[in-house]
Amino acid sequence: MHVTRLDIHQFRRFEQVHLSPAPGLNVITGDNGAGKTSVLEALHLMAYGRSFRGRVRDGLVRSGQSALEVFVEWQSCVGGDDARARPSNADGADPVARIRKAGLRHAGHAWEGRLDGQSVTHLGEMCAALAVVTFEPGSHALIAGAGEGRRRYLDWGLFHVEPGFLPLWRRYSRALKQRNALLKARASDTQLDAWDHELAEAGEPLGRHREHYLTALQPGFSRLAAELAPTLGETRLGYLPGWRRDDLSLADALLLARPRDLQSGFTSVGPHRADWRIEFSAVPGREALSRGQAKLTALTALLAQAEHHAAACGEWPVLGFDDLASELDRSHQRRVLQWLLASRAQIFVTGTEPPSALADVASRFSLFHVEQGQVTRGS
Ligand SMILES: Nc1ncnc2c1ncn2[C@@H]1O[C@H](COP(=O)(O)OP(=O)(O)OP(=O)(O)O)[C@@H](O)[C@H]1O
Repeated sequence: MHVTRLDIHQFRRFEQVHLSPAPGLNVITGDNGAGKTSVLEALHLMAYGRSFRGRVRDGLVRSGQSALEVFVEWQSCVGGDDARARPSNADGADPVARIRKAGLRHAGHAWEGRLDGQSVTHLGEMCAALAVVTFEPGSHALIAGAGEGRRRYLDWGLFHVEPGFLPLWRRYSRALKQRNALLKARASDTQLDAWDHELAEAGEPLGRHREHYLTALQPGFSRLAAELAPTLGETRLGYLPGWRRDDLSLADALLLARPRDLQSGFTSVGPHRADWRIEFSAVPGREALSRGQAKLTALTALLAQAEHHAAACGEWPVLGFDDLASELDRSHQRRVLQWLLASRAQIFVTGTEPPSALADVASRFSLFHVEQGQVTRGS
C-alpha cells in the first residue's frame, strides 16, 4: 500500500499541511523542531490510534486548539471489506488497486473517525485498514523496555494477518477487566469461576496465535539480523506465555493464583503478562546489548514484521523512519536503505538533511522540506 495524500490540521505546530507523497522513497528534511517527526506521527496516529510519543492528550493537539484532524488517502491492492484477505489473483493477474480514505478527528479524549466514507465505531477498524511500521528514536524500547511494547508488537502483526485475532483479543480484554473488578470487590468464588473460565477460553488460543506468529517471524528475523547485525551471532526468538504453561492449563493457573490475586486486586497470570525474548549466540543477553545494538535489533524486528506482513497480506505496509541518520552509522544506513529500496515499499525518512548514505544507494527520491509550519516539495 502507499499513501497518496496526507492532510494534517491543528497537529502539534502545524495549522494545516498537505503532502502528496510518491510511492517509493520520500525524504522529509527540516531544522530541529520544524515538524518532521510530526508528519510521521500523524500517519502513525491514523494507523495505531496513538502516537509513538505518548497519548493524544499529551500535546498532539496544537496549543490553543480543541481538536486535531488527520486525513489519509492511500492506494491498496487488497480488498476493502477485509483488508487482511489475500488479493484474489488466482489467474496470476495483478490484484486491482483501490483508493481508500480515512479521516480522524481527535479532541484528546473524544474521537471521530471515517473510513471510506463511513463512520467507524472502533478506532481498530481504521488501524486494521492502514498498515504503517515506524522506526523512531524510542524504538529501542521494543528490545530494552518493558514487556507491554513487545506484546503490542505481536498483537499489531496479528491484527493485520490473522482475521480471528481481534475478536479473541477483545474477548480476553473484556474478561480480564471483569475479573480484575471482581477481585477488587472480593467477589465470591462462583462469580470468579465464570470469568476464569471465559479468560481461559480466550487466553489459551490468544497465546497460541502469538506464539505461532513469533515462530513465523523467526526465519525473516534471522536473515535480517545476519545482514544488519552480524556481530550478534545467531538469533532465536522465544515466547513466554505469561503463566507456567508447560505445567498448567490457564484455567488451573488462574485458580491457583486466585488467593494471591484477591490480595492484590489484579490478575497475575495470563497472556496479558506474556513476553518474548531474543537469544543471541554471541551476546549473553539483551542487557549486554549496546544502545546501538538494541536499536539495530529493534529495527530488525520491525523490518521482519513488515516483510512478514507483505508476504501474508499481499502488500507492504508503509514504512516510516524518523531521523534515520542520527540513529544509524553510515554503513548501517546504507544496508538498511538498500534493503528498503529492494522491497519496493513506500518509505518515509526524516532528517535535518537527507541521510548521507542515500548518495550511495539511490539516485532518485522525493524530497519534502518542513519550515515555518509548512511542508513544501523540494527538487
Ligand atoms: N501541541 C503543540 N502545539 C504547538 N506546537 C507544538 C505542539 N507540540 C509540539 N509543538 C512544536 O512542534 C514541533 C514538533 O516538532 P517535531 O518533533 O515534529 O520536529 P522535528 O523536525 O522532528 O525536530 P527534531 O529534528 O528536533 O527532532 C516543535 O517545534 C514543538 O515545539
